[in-house]
Amino acid sequence: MRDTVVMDESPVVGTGDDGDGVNDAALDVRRILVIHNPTAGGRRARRLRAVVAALEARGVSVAVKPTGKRGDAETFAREADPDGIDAVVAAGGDGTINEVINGLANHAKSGRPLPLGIVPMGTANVLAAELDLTMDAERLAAAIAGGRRTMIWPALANGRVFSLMAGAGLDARVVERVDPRVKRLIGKGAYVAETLVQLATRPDHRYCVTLDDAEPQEVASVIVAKGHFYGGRFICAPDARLTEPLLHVCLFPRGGRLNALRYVWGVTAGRLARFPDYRVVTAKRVRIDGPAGDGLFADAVQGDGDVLARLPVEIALAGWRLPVLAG
Ligand SMILES: Nc1ncnc2c1ncn2[C@@H]1O[C@H](COP(=O)(O)OP(=O)(O)OP(=O)(O)O)[C@@H](O)[C@H]1O
Repeated sequence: MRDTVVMDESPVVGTGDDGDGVNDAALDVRRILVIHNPTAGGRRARRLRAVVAALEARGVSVAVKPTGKRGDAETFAREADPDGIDAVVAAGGDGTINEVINGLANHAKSGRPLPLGIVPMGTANVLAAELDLTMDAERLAAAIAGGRRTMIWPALANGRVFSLMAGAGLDARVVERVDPRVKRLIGKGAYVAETLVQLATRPDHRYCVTLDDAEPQEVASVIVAKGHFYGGRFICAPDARLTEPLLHVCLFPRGGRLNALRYVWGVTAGRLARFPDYRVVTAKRVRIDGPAGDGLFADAVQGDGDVLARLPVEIALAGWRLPVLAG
């Protein structure tokens, strides 16, 4: 049974300046910094070139800064000067976008938020799906140059920002173990292959989840969702929205290989909501404890599709909103 979600705060999408430096007027976007991960998603450089050309045709001045290694995207975004540019565009997959969002956190907290634009170039592009962005270069450029902001509520896992989801258990282990070279070769198929490997080989771990001030409960896997899509366009938390300040906690209680296989099938076949043991509950704070340092990577916490933290993890809303240029 899935718990009903009752929202006490309606989505905040440009509803006037309420103290975080954002009002509902469209932004004048004239100068942008594009942070590009050249290794993302099988090197879709053509899409980026087309978006840059479309932006320049609209009179936008574009500087492209390629990353050279993991971590660069966050540094470039953190160092971006709000006096010199109007927005930072992440050109890459969800991992690169996550880094850019982490880099933009200080700007958002300081009351001078730099808006995020997105050129989806990854394997799954979950954030783009949440925001209903297309892969069409003209429309992506129009969304960025148009200056209309959608305000999203990121969350924190042990202090690291995520915007889509964070999880411990099977999915975190798959994220940790998936081979980037295989991902480059076969895209999403790499996750399927790694899931099968993990199902066949991983020991049955248990995780202890504490929601707000409730009693701790044991589960086999847990996903804390900010958005409703998962791993592409699968759905785990149907009512979760980036624009709402609430965590939707997906609980997979039963252990054992057969149950893990059943949950994987439930997610991919869209049947999860019918499982009597599967639950989604809302919370403001989540703590996950579990097997630590067992040498089997069971303590990984994935956030936005990359390993973001280690157990134990404290997850909560970040407390600030990020403007996203999503058209
Ligand atoms: N130049 C780089 N070289 C190596 N790794 C990088 C570089 N730039 C960024 N990264 C890291 O690569 C990881 C994966 O990148 P990204 O998410 O952009 O693409 P992807 O893996 O193809 O897409 P998806 O996240 O949708 O699966 C990110 O965690 C990011 O930190």
